[in-house]
Amino acid sequence: MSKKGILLVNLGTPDSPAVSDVKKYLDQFLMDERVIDIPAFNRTLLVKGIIVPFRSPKTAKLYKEIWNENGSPLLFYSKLQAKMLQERLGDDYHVELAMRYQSPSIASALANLKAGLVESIQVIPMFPQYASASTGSVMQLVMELVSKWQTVPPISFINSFHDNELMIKVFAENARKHSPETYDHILFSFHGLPERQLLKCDHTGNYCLKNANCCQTLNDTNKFCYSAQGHDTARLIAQELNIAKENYTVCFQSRLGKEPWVQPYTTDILKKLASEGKKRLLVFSPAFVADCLETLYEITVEYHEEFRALGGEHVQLVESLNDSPVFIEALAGMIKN
Ligand SMILES: C=CC1=C(C)c2cc3[nH]c(cc4nc(cc5[nH]c(cc1n2)c(C)c5CCC(=O)O)C(CCC(=O)O)=C4C)c(C)c3C=C
Ligand SMILES: [Fe+2]
Ligand SMILES: [Fe+2]
Repeated sequence: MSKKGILLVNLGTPDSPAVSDVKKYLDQFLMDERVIDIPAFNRTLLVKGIIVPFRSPKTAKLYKEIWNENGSPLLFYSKLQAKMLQERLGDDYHVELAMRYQSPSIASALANLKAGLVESIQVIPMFPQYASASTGSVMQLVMELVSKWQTVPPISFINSFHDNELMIKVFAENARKHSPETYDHILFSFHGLPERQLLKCDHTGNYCLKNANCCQTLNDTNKFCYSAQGHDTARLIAQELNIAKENYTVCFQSRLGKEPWVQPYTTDILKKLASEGKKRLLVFSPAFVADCLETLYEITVEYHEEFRALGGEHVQLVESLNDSPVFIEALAGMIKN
């Protein structure tokens, strides 16, 4: 009997923390027209001429800090999630894992599904909130590759799962291990995005960033807005944990370049909270389904040190979804639906 194909795709990571591999990774990642969304000539000059040569040695050092006996945490947990999902779904399904950048590639995972004679393919970009730079990029590449096949199978995509009930429960459960009530403030720190990309997602052209609170609540106009979906994820986790609105802040980290990115920036919020005398912060990172450089280094090390230098005491990361069986159940639910 033919199987249903499932393709999980996460962002990707270098093959090793060596500068040469980090260069290859950053080059492929940042040359993506949906990531650095400027004219091709300018992108090539910026990425190949400036970012890759100057950033790679620094980024390689950071990757060395989080690399362990299992390699890159992002790849390790992604492989585990695919394996757990295969076991959960059983023999009627063929689950493949791919990374948008580097390995395993989307092309090789699709080739495996094709060789497995699957009757259909369902793609799950492993990003809870939709962004053109993440989900959109995965969708585009999968469509490009499959469109060249002689027989194009039935194919479907999960666009986002920012409000998935089980996912919200796992984040909340992971936070409970740290007794959230013992912290002075809670942060929901999402990976950042250039404001320009939010504006491009607003098809009406007159809603997003045209008023101060455009992303605070989700509605028909902004339902695909990364920021609005992020605020919704944060609201749902806070609701699950009974955290009052005044006790948490949604913010955005990892800005790259000089253009404005979605605000407020996490670093500005750290300054504000420190100046208010807050000492202990609990930080969620719900743009990711697995711990990665951004959570294990930027939040756990960089923000912790930055906050302490400002007079704070501790920044505690809430563990990501990683190997949670409940998250695997959430994925299974998306597939069955
Ligand atoms: C939520 C998913 C992600 C979006 C959206 C996203 C957008 C985005 N990222 C950059 C630049 C960098 N991101 C880097 C690391 C990184 N980014 C994501 C996810 C999203 N990025 C993840 C999971 C990771 C970590 C991967 C890992 O191996 O652990 C990096 C590399 C690190 C560094 O040099 O700082 C860069 C660069 C841009 C420009 C962008 C949107 C336009
Ligand atoms: Fe990123
Ligand atoms: Fe918005």
